[in-house]
Amino acid sequence: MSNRILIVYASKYGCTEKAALLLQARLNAAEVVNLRTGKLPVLTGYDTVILGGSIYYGRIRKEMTAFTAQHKQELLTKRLGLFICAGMTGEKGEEELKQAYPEIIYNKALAREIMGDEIYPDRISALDKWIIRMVKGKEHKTGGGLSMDKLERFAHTMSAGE
Ligand SMILES: Cc1cc2nc3c(=O)[nH]c(=O)nc-3n(C[C@H](O)[C@H](O)[C@H](O)COP(=O)(O)O)c2cc1C
Repeated sequence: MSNRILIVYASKYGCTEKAALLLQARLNAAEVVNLRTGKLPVLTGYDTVILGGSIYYGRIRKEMTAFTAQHKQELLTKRLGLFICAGMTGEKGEEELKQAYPEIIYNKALAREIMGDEIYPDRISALDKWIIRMVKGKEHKTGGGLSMDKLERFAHTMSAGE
């Protein structure tokens, strides 16, 4: 059975991009598109679409919000996988994941995951550094790293049927 896979992501500093590329390496022939810089291919050619974005101030990056709003109907015809990169864990993280995508898309997804987060001190703006210090807490760990276990599990679910 063919399972052509497209990974679409929105990243500010590169953590989501890294997760998208790690998934690509685990999924046969997956193509990857950065919503900020890449050209979106026609979705018709794909059986599976994986969406990933990072969370800032509780919300997924706006490029992903615009993408899911624009392509909602077509996305509903695909095998869907959703992930976020976020500092928040536990129930608050789950809530962020749920809010990140339209409800109908969230409900249809075969896999949904909070992949963890990475902070790159050399790339991050001074303002963002300051904000991170302010929000850091028990549930918002920031910079804990991507979870390879979660990434592997997610890739396994999405590759079924290849
Ligand atoms: C200014 C700022 C605000 C953030 N706000 C949140 C937040 O509200 N919730 C959360 O879970 N993570 C938050 N984070 C953590 C990011 O989601 C995390 O660092 C992520 O890995 C960034 O991915 P990216 O490099 O792909 O953009 C914030 C990070 C920064 C720098």
